[in-house]
Amino acid sequence: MRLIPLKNDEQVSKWAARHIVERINHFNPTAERPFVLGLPTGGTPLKTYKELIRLYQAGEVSFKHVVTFNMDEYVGLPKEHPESYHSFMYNNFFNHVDIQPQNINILDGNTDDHDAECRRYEEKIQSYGKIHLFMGGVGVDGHIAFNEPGSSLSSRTRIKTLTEDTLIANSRFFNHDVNQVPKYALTIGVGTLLDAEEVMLLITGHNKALALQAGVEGCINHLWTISALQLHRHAIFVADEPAMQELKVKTVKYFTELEARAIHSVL
Ligand SMILES: N[C@@H]1[C@@H](O)[C@H](O)[C@@H](COP(=O)(O)O)O[C@@H]1O
Repeated sequence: MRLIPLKNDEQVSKWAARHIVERINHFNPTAERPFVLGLPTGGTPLKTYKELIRLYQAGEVSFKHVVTFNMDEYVGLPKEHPESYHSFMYNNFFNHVDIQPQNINILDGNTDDHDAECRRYEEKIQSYGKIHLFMGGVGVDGHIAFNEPGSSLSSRTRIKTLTEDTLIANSRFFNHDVNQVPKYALTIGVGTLLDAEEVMLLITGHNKALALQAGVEGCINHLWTISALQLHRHAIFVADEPAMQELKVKTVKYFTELEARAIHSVL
């Protein structure tokens, strides 16, 4: 695991966006051989999307041959709803870059057959071989995508019941009314995430400090699904100072020094 210790969320977004751009450009994607990118929603990646748009406008990257898979989507919320993850992705990213509509994949939370939709999604990912880089955030309780505490660490894409904590956390997007938050979501599984060639999580703010601690210093445990990343060969946690406040000084020093001297293999 790499832990990139940074000062604030501004630096985290710049680092993350630069990393994505470097990966895409190094891959040199074509129509026949696209770069496959996994993407999250949430407040955390917003600045990263802004920075990616800026880099695109500056001519430093193209998304023409990038295929995307989003992590999750609410069940029963119309696509057009301003808080659907469809709306989020188009408003905050897709509408501002040169990605081709047919290369965008987001789970359909409005189907009658959730199982079939989740199977279709897994098969579509497999049809590309693998996801090259999956960017993610983390919930306050350590969940990745919508893999709530207690999720199987080998889970695949499926429907999940959202916990009370998540409903409360996400009510900020629904007029602070917990009753308006959808109770279920379709989400990629922890296993789906672990299959990606590389996983990069953005972790910012005081309220994520316990989740980061569980992910870096804790034992692998289904109650903190972030900890499953310890099993991944190429996991990167990009964190700011407030999020690192629960880590031991020794841990932060260790990763800081390591990062200053590290040589990284090209994937
Ligand atoms: N399904 C999403 C997660 O993918 C996201 O990581 C988390 C944290 O969101 P935020 O970045 O807004 O704190 O929220 C939701 O639960």
